[in-house]
Formats: sequence, C-alpha cells, structure tokens
Amino acid sequence: MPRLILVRHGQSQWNLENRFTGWWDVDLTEKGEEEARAAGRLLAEKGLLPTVAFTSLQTRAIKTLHFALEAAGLLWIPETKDWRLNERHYGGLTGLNKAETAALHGDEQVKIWRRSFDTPPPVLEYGSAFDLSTDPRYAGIAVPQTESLKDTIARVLPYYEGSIVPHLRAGATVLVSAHGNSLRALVKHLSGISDAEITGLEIPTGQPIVYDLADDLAVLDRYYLSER
Ligand SMILES: O=C(O)[C@@H](CO)OP(=O)(O)O
Repeated sequence: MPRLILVRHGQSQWNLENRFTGWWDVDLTEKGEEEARAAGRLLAEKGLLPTVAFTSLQTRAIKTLHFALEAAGLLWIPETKDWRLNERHYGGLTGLNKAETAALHGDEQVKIWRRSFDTPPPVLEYGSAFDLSTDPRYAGIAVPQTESLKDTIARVLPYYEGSIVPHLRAGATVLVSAHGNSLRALVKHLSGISDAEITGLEIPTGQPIVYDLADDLAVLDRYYLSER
C-alpha cells in the first residue's frame, strides 16, 4: 500500500522566540532536534519505514529529516530537496515578533495574515534585511516577496504531482519533512478541506501524519502516528 508520511520540522529558534519565519533560514532548537529524533524512533517502532524522502531547502526541515532518518536507521534512503516545499513566504512580517505585531495591528489583522486562504502579508522589499533573492541557494528561482496559502499551494501541488506522486504510484512509503504551511497546502488537497475550513487547521511540530493510500492514490485513512 502506498503511504505518505508528513512531518513538520521540530521546534525552531524562531518558533521559540515567536517570530514570523517563512523563508528565513533558522535552525532547530535542542528541543526541536529531540522532536525529530522521536519522530524517527516512532516510525521505526511502528514499522513504518520510508523508502524515499523529500524536504525543502531550509535547514530546519533538512535537519529534521536527517535526525528522524538517523533515529530510524534509514539515513541511506534517497532524498530530494526542493524550494517548492519551503515554508510560505512571510513577506514584510519576516523577523517580527508575533505578539508585538498583534499588539500593533490587532489580533484580527494578524490572524488574517497568518491563516486567511488568499490574503498575503505585506511584501518584503528587495534589499531589505530578510531579502533572500540573492542567496545562492535560490539561484535561478524567482524568490517571492510574500505568499498567501493560495500562492503556496500553487507551487507545492505541482511539485507534489510531478515529483512525489510517481513514487506513490510505484507503491513507495514517502516521507516529506517540511513546514507548517507547505504541509497545510498538501493536507488541504489530500483531505479535500475547503478554503474556509483550512484556516482552522494547525500542524504540530515533529508529529508524523500518515496517509494510507489505495493503489489509485485515493485516501483510505489519515492519522497521527502517535495515536495508533
Ligand atoms: O513563522 C512561520 O513561518 C510559520 C510557522 O512557524 O508561522 P505561522 O504559524 O504563523 O504560520
């Protein structure tokens, strides 16, 4: 049976500091590293062994993948990194503290920036502190200045269809280590969640979410591995 396992990276330094992160490349905290190892131990314990892995170009997701695979004894499986699995770009909010921003602009406005389906945060100006458009890792890529969830879906889904689905069709157990909003994009698609309802979906750090799939990739079941 094809299986898709989604894991959001473990706690990052800016998760801890409550700062808008997006494409900024922050590292895992020690707690985040441990969450990633625990995810890998859980995969091994439940006998759910990925045969191929995908992650973003961001350190926190790459390291989560590696800590998890190491704990599961699977560091050797093939892995692919792609910017299309990156976190949603937080635009001009990148680096700001979430509570301070809510105090300034109000909870409602911040909720819209964080969770609305198609309202992007304000743009990040080229040349400003958190601009990554000249970072060598994004050479040849049109780095966005901001992204809504809708914009994120527009790059995550074609990548999923083109690069991940072929492995699932071949019966693989695929592990995707990514980010809160790039995974919300995938879950919205796979579970048929409406634009309105997706605003309420939160994905916890370091908790493997498993999709059991039929041969035609119809979703048979979705569950947190820790609950089975
Ligand atoms: O800061 C971010 O990039 C994301 C994930 O931590 O935050 P949010 O929960 O607001 O989507």
